[in-house]
Amino acid sequence: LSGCCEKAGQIQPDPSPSRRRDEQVHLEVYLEARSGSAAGDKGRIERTSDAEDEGELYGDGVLLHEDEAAENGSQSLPQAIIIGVKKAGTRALLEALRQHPLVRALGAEAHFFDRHYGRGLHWYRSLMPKSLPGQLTMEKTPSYFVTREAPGRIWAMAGTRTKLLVVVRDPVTRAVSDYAQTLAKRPCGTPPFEALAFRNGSGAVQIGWSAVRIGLYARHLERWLRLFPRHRLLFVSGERLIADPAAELARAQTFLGIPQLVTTQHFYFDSAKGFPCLRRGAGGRPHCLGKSKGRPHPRVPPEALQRLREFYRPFNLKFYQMAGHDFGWD
Ligand SMILES: Nc1ncnc2c1ncn2[C@@H]1O[C@H](COP(=O)(O)OS(=O)(=O)O)[C@@H](OP(=O)(O)O)[C@H]1O
Repeated sequence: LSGCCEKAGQIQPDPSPSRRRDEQVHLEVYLEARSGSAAGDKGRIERTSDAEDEGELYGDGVLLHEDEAAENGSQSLPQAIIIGVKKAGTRALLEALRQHPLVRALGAEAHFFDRHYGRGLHWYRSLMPKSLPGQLTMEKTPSYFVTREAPGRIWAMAGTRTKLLVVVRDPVTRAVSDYAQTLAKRPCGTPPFEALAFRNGSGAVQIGWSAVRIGLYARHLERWLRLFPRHRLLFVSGERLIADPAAELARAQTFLGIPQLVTTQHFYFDSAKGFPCLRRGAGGRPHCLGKSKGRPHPRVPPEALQRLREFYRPFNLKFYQMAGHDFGWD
């Protein structure tokens, strides 16, 4: 996994400014084409961690219901948001849901309630794809779940009316997945997982490291439950989303109040990818998520994983209570 072509200890430079500009333009063109909005005039949103997948997903044709909405629809604020968590399967859930004719979703992560709140709701709405009456508008930005201000800001948008979906995954595996992403971005100079996860000397868990902190689900959830009743949140199991995607999609469609139209027929297991992939409607081309989804994980010493597992246990138990479901990570 190292793939490190420079001297150890060096961090690889960011992509060149011109490449970054190309990527930005790519996203704006995409946004404009998808939503009929001139994102370029109204403000910019960055490419996000999984934007490379979007290019692949959207390159191969538009669903029929999207054509009609793009022509005759109008833009709405989202009525449902996938608020987290990072590396738990948020992209897989969104892509499966957008197969539904009553779902219209922004492909890119808007990051409105964390980074771009100052741009206002008008800007946020301008990012959304057009929808027809009866269709749901959705977006996913996994960092909302851990952003202090996000619950209050989403509440300020529509009170408790917004439906919130949270994909969760064993926090230990999630931390390793997060670390794998860091390594993929910076193969040179990234310290070993154990060095980031535990304090030198005392061996205490470094709660300050975001890969660890994000997995303290109970702590983050407390903030949401101060404003939203629990029935406004749906917890989707990241593990089940891989093992039995149709079952998790059934729960999500019930929660969203839309008919069960995304079913087992939409999924097949792709042995080359090692994950479920989408079969897009009758005669549609099969599609798997891109290479940043389902990355090989680096080897982490089993003792380190065990220590982390013990650290998370009380937080997990509290989370099971709060969520009303035992996810079986312990
Ligand atoms: N169908 C399918 N195909 C590929 N990957 C799948 C799928 N379903 C769930 N997953 C898991 O999704 C993990 C990435 O999660 P996110 O999409 O939330 O990542 S991100 O925060 O948006 O970057 C990703 O994590 P890693 O395996 O660690 O890469 C996958 O395990």
